[in-house]
Amino acid sequence: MAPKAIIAPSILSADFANLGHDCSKTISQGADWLHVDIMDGHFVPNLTWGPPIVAKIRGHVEKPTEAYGKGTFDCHMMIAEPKKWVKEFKKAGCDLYCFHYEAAFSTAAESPEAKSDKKTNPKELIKYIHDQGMLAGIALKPATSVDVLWEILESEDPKERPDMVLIMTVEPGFGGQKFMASELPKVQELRKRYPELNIEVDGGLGPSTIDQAADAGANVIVAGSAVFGAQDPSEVIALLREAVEKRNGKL
Ligand SMILES: O=C(CO)[C@H](O)[C@H](O)COP(=O)(O)O
Ligand SMILES: [Fe+2]
Repeated sequence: MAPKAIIAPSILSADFANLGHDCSKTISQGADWLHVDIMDGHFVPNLTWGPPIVAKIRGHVEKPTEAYGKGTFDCHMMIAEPKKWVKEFKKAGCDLYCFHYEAAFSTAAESPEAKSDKKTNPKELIKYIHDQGMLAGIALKPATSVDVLWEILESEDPKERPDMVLIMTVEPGFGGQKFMASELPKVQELRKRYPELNIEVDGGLGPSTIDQAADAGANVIVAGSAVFGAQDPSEVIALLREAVEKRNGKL
């Protein structure tokens, strides 16, 4: 069965002075998850927020009662040392920790636990995230081939397999960029091989680009400027959901 539509507004486009309010409002307007973009100024040339702010937002949005449920904090970790921050973000209320494949081989020398474990790799990191009680996602930048994922998705140990794959449809770092349709063949290939996988797309999604992404097989839709910049955000959220459901009906 095709996985259900999940709409995850990126709070990068929310009003930062009223984050708690904007986050609870978007959930009441029909959003399923909150997409929380974490940027460290190293992996990407921009900075956002860390665990204390995520914990504050958590206070405004009820924790999901089941895995993948309403109110899931989908943390998109655009950071150079993803292993180092797993426990802190779990404590802050993150439900899904989605790291970048390109950062997963980094040496986490500053992490006390990493001293005996100088390098991490994607499969170990996924297992580590699962062991901390979170769902695990793996994200690919536009320049990274989807072929790097097959070995990870086929891991013999289910704890090493991701719960979601994120295909970036812009260069990570900033909201409001132009959608890159060139990334959709990755989504098509993933959907062909894995009919039940949660496949997320992020960057430039909105009413004019959603059909292409949904037709390619994406079911988790991130939209920042299109939702928070809309006159009627609930209408945009409903439109994004409908496009994915329509495609699911075709299967
Ligand atoms: O990860 C991101 C940028 O790196 C954001 O999630 C993304 O850009 C969403 O913003 P928009 O929908 O405005 O493109
Ligand atoms: Fe993102």
